[in-house]
Amino acid sequence: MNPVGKPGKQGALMPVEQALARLLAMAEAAPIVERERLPLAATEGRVLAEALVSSLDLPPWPNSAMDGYALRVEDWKGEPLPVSQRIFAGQSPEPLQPGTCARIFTGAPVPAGADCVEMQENTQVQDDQRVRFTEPLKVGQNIRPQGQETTIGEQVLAAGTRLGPIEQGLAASLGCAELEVLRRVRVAVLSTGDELVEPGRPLGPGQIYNSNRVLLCSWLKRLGSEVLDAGILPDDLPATRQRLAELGDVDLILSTGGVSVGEADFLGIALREAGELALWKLAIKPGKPLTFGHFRGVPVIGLPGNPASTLVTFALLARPYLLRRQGVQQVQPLSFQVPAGFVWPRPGNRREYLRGRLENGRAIIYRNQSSGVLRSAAWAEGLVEVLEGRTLEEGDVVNFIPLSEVLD
Ligand SMILES: Nc1nc2c(c(=O)[nH]1)N[C@H]1C(S)=C(S)[C@@H](COP(=O)(O)OP(=O)(O)OC[C@H]3O[C@@H](n4cnc5c(N)ncnc54)[C@H](O)[C@@H]3O)O[C@H]1N2
Ligand code: MOO
Ligand SMILES: [Mg+2]
Repeated sequence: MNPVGKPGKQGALMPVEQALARLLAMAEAAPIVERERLPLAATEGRVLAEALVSSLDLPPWPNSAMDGYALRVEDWKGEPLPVSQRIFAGQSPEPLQPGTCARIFTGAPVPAGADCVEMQENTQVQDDQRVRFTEPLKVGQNIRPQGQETTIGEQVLAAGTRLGPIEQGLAASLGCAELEVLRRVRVAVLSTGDELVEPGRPLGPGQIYNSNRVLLCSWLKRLGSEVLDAGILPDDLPATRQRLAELGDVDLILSTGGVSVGEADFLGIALREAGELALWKLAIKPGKPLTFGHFRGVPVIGLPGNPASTLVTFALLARPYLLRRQGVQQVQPLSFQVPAGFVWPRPGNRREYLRGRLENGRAIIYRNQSSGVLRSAAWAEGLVEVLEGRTLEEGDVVNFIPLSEVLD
């Protein structure tokens, strides 16, 4: 190692699975435990702090799945039945009088004594309002039994479930006006690079606009994190140490850039110096120099600065880490296999995540896969995974990870 603490010649690359496993273990060792109670409507994107247990049977009583007539099957002997009551949703019916049927509408409670609902399309109503059933009847038909969805005391959502519209709807169906959720993960976002300028300002010579900052801040918000935008950090070791030290009151410092081996890459050095550098050099492309460590006890993930590297490593490594800090189990994006619509003649020593999309059921890839080209990801619908050492002919099967799986 040279005097400024650069790693020497590249050693073995760490496989993606191993890096992920280590990140997840570190996340589990520092779980977010503080909770807050929120009105149901404010829980979107949050994580359940405790299991949601049903305090009622759902449905609370047997109800009709159809507009039609409720009866006891036994009572239908071919003679038309008189209608003894009309039951709408929201009403509480009388027990069914034997030898009669009840007019009933979808969602209305089935009266005691009835064991079947027939849809009105399979009936004939006579002039005297008595009802004839034209099709065979079955006990239980068109009745949604009490507790069919859940019964009192049953767990319907586990602690660590991420709450979205569906879970919120389910909680509402159980009558929950508030939910106990974990506090948000507080993440400081730091962009490193002397060349960076915020959009809206003129570009000087050698400068580029900072795209990673807004990309990560927006993405983190979608994931339910609380974002502390720590702005741009110059490429300077003392400034890096100082800024990292200032950002103490967060759960994670998430930075971009400054993690490779260049003479202006100080993030890794600052962590190494602090003796808390945990990961270095992954078998992933783009994203090889992803760095994980701690600075004075605060976890730091240093994403490589190239925008497509930032995107891929955030999606596949930082996102799962953040979710697992809150006990979320399902942190891996769902993916599916598709035939490749392209050839990949040269095997790589890193697992590649190509920006691609589906065309006629095949994965095709953006023409320029440089890690500096973010446009590739805007064009893409997903990441096409090409394993280490693999070449591809057209039609060979590849794994496709939809971007929609990782964006929130
Ligand atoms: N000799 C070697 N050089 C490099 C290696 C290597 O193994 N040996 N790895 C390359 C790989 S792979 C990557 S990825 C990059 C990672 O570099 P850093 O994470 O240190 O990032 P920087 O050098 O600071 O920046 C890289 C690139 O990205 C641009 N950038 C940075 N931040 C932003 C931002 N917020 N918005 C837009 N663009 C940004 C920056 O200008 C650079 O062009 O290292 C390779 N080098
Ligand atoms: O691993 Mo780097 O992200 O290819 O440019
Ligand atoms: Mg660099």
